[in-house]
Amino acid sequence: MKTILVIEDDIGIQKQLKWSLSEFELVFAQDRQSALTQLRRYEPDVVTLDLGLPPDEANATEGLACLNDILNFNPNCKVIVITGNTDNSHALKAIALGAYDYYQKPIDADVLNVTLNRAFKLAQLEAENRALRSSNVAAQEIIGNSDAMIKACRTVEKIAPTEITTLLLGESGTGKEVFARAIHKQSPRVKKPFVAINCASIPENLLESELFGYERGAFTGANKTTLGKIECANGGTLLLDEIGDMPLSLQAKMLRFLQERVIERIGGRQEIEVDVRVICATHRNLSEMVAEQSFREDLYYRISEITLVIPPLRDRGHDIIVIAKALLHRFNDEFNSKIQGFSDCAMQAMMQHSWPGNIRELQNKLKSAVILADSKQISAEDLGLTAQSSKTATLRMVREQAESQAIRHAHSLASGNLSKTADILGVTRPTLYALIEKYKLLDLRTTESETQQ
Ligand SMILES: Nc1ncnc2c1ncn2[C@@H]1O[C@H](COP(=O)(O)OP(=O)(O)OP(=O)(O)O)[C@@H](O)[C@H]1O
Repeated sequence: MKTILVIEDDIGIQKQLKWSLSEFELVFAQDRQSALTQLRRYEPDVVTLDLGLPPDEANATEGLACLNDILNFNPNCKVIVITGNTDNSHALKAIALGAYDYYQKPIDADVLNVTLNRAFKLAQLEAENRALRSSNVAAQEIIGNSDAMIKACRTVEKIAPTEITTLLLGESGTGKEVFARAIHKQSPRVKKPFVAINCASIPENLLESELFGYERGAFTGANKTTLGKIECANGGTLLLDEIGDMPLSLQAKMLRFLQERVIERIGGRQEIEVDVRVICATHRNLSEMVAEQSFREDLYYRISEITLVIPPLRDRGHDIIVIAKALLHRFNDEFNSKIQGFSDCAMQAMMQHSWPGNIRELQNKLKSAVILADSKQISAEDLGLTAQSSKTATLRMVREQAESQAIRHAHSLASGNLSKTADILGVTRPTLYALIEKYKLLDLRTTESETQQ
């Protein structure tokens, strides 16, 4: 059933609406404060808002402020303002602020039902459109339409046309390189080279020449002048992958390049101008490394003009299945197999697994499953995963796991503050405490007491 938040202080009208809008689930709020709490709790796509809210029932100031809060929280929310039949100007003001429509009392159930259904239809179309746009982003390489991925893809769209130096943070295998390529592909540099270098995989003594190149005769074995990766990326984009593993000695040279956009090849005497957009990536905690003095602070600020955090696979919910299906399709082509899908058990097992190796781990597991599977469906065993045998228990576990993840996510958004965490989750603080106890997330409580010390 579709949920509508009804913000209305008149109990009589609340009752009338309940009776008139029986095809919807209605949740009520009688003032701005409770409206925001309900908004967080139910995340409705459609809201009806009486503009005459207390303490300013005779006017619309509180109602309009409430409208503002709703749209700040969810700009896609369809708000239908309900006004007395004489306040046309307030209704128009509300529309100018971003309300979807307005409706004048007295209530006519048929008209209001049509308006509400139309609002839901539009909300649904817009949501589909957003999902479609985000899946088109990055030339279809970034699969997934979880909120976290849609947000990350939107950020890519915004930063790609700029020259801003971007830092991509995420666990190993989350797709940092895929995101870097997506930025390049959507940038004006798309026709120029995209060059990636992994600072962790090249021995310290070779990394400098790999990056900056060398002149003939610069050292024994330097038989000809060779361009480094930075020069090779001229006009295009350079990805410095695992920048956290760059030795301190090289960090100073890298900083100079980033500041002045000139390089000197090893053994060279001439400064060479290079026009390169730089993207850095790492799975390390750079701010911690700065505190420990194993990463230069000035370089850290230079490379992180904007930071994009790529969520781990376990926080992407149903994306796990979406990506698994897309990969299955790809591996079927590659290995000429005809596997049709996954058993229920396999899907549950995938949703339960914590994927420490993220998408790379999913790829590896799927590839061997496609090769090893005996039937038309991939089982949990083919994936090397185990799922709970009882479906009821598993469903509960999936829900519990999702709740734990959401709590951890909100906790990190709230920088460890439990009251804010409860607000973000739309629950009371005692409920949050109960959930923390239930799911044994006791470290969250410890972190708060440490933060407060
Ligand atoms: N959203 C996605 N959909 C499908 N495949 C993806 C997605 N993100 C990443 N991949 C694939 O997962 C693999 C790992 O991605 P990538 O190398 O970009 O990760 P990474 O974070 O740079 O890893 P590392 O830190 O180990 O270098 C690649 O094969 C990539 O194509």
